[in-house]
Amino acid sequence: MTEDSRPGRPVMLGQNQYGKAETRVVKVTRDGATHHIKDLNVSVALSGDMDEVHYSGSNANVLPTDTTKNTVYAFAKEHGIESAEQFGIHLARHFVTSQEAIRTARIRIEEYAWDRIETSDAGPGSGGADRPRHSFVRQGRETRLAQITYDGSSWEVVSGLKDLTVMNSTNSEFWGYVKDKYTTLPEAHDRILATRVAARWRFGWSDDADPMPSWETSYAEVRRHLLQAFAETYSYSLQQTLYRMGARIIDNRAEIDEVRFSLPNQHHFLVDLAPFGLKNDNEVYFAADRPYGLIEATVLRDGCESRIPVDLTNL
Ligand SMILES: O=c1[nH]c(=O)c2[nH]c(=O)[nH]c2[nH]1
Repeated sequence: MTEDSRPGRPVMLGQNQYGKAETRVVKVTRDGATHHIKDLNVSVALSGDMDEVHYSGSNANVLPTDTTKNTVYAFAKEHGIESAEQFGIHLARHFVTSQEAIRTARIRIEEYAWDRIETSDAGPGSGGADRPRHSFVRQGRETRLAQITYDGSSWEVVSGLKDLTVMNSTNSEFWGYVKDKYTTLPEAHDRILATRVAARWRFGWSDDADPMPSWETSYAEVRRHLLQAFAETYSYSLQQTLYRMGARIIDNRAEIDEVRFSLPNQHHFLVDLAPFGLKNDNEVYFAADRPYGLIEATVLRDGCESRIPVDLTNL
């Protein structure tokens, strides 16, 4: 028998709080061709006069957790996200001052920081002056990988990386796809494209008699080409972007014969702010973590064999 179920013993509600945890909000601020992004994970915990909902089930004092999530999105539009602290202060003040039953609001925020990917040019005719600045790589370095196999006479070197997270806040579309009776996806003419890159690339070098590639330079250059191809591709699908990243590596790095990518499509959905009388001009997004599209392909130098395993987790 547990303590609380002993006959005659009074039962009391102790500390309690509620709210929506981990609302993933991405705010894009457009200053001409220069975009700024704020990427937050916001958790709201409210407490106050909440005895009744626990004791009797009366929801009379309960602001739904769904509403707290909507408030996060609406405030991202209305007040912007200057800093996590400022945003949290706005939210906490709002819940405590607008809801009589709520005495305390605790807002926890994780912020994911992004660096800009500087592109080499802005495309034909731009002269580089109004260079697009809408491409970002998430801070915190990726993990670099290497696999070396030697059978006594020949070498196989496969290098790679994982957890290199990148985002384009524009220059991505997805439309013209097959539609069957289960298709509900609206066509997109200006969407966020984001992925966490996992890649492996295989070197042509296999013989001690041949000069070895410079591994450090090669890694840095592959990474640079991959990021620049991501940033500079006007994309109609993640598949197309993947191919461009691979092709750019093969074209520019003679030491590499094969590249394979596994790219989760990290979907960002525009939040419908119309119910709150707000217009969402491609500014406020819900960053979904799952499910995700998973786009995988190998890009090969013409005439070379495909040897990197299909499933990169096996390498
Ligand atoms: O770039 C994309 N490729 C797809 O194959 C696909 N499918 C989907 O639903 N969204 C996307 N986006």
